[in-house]
Amino acid sequence: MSIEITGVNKSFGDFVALENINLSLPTGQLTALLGPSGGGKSTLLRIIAGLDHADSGSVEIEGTNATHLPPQKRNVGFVFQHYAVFKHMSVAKNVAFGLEIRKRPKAEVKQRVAELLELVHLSQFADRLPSQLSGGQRQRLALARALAVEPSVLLLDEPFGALDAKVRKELRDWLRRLHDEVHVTTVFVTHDQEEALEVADEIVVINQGRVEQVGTPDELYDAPASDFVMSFLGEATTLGGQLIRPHDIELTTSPTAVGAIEGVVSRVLRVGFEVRVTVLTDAGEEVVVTLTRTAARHLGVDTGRHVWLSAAAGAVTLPSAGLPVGTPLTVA
Ligand SMILES: Nc1ncnc2c1ncn2[C@@H]1O[C@H](COP(=O)(O)OP(=O)(O)OP(=O)(O)O)[C@@H](O)[C@H]1O
Repeated sequence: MSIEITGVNKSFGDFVALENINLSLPTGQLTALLGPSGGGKSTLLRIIAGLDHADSGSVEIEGTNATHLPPQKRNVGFVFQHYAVFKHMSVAKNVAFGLEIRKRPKAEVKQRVAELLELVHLSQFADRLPSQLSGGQRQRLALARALAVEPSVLLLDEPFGALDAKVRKELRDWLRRLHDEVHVTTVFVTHDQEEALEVADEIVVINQGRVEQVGTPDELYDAPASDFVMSFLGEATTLGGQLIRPHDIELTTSPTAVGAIEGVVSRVLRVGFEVRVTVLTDAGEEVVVTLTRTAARHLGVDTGRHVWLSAAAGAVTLPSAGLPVGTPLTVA
């Protein structure tokens, strides 16, 4: 295991930010810490980096007990959302900096900088100043700088958070490819479920200072351990008091399935190739169903139409906490 976190607790005054965190992150893996704002993701990352200390518990990095080690002795590289690169130094100088202060031979520094700039696709910008780069290029520079000293662990806190959606998406794909090339154990914080699902080998879902679930993107999506995980990763709606994914609901215009729940279509919204249909059931539940445009057209789904809803075969359902439990759900 590259990172072993055991029994970590952290409070700020009375506020419990992390509660009994236990995690094992294997070497070479790309792990996402995912969860809503304020859940404790950054605090955990800072504790791994040594920028903050746990009240109790331990952090082991590559077999060494790092709990009381300062950041510079942990062999970790980090990149934050607003990463301060040296503004007065060229791109190449920024990447070289960490190697130069470690007094590596000149020829080695030169070669390593060239390799890293190639890796992050910034070779042609080596002599520019950071202010002459785009936001996405600056984040790639920050990553090259963090990688320069060959850290055993790379920690990224919302590294693409400040960038626009298109650049974010590009950098996300790029990070995945970079990781496939370099294989450095990487932990990144995000509150964006799509980002986590697309990029990570494994996702740690953190909410209110606790780990809700750890698993591969598929495991979390197909077998969520709680209603929180189910709602946070992908869309969820309730049908008969059960949480279910909107595309896992079968909608028919006559009562075909035994126990199907009857309702009336209250809204139809086209979003790209999908149609989102809101149905108000006789029990007073608002259920969202997603259909393809073809299916919606074929069924003739329109506001005011009487429809019947049931869970599709193989649908993932979970009891929905805090919501009135209606008619038991029947799998068609
Ligand atoms: N230095 C601090 N002093 C007091 N409270 C803090 C401190 N740092 C963090 N907190 C609190 O701890 C909780 C967890 O914060 P943290 O930054 O770890 O959350 P997060 O999951 O990373 O959220 P975000 O996505 O918004 O960054 C928050 O409620 C925050 O207000």
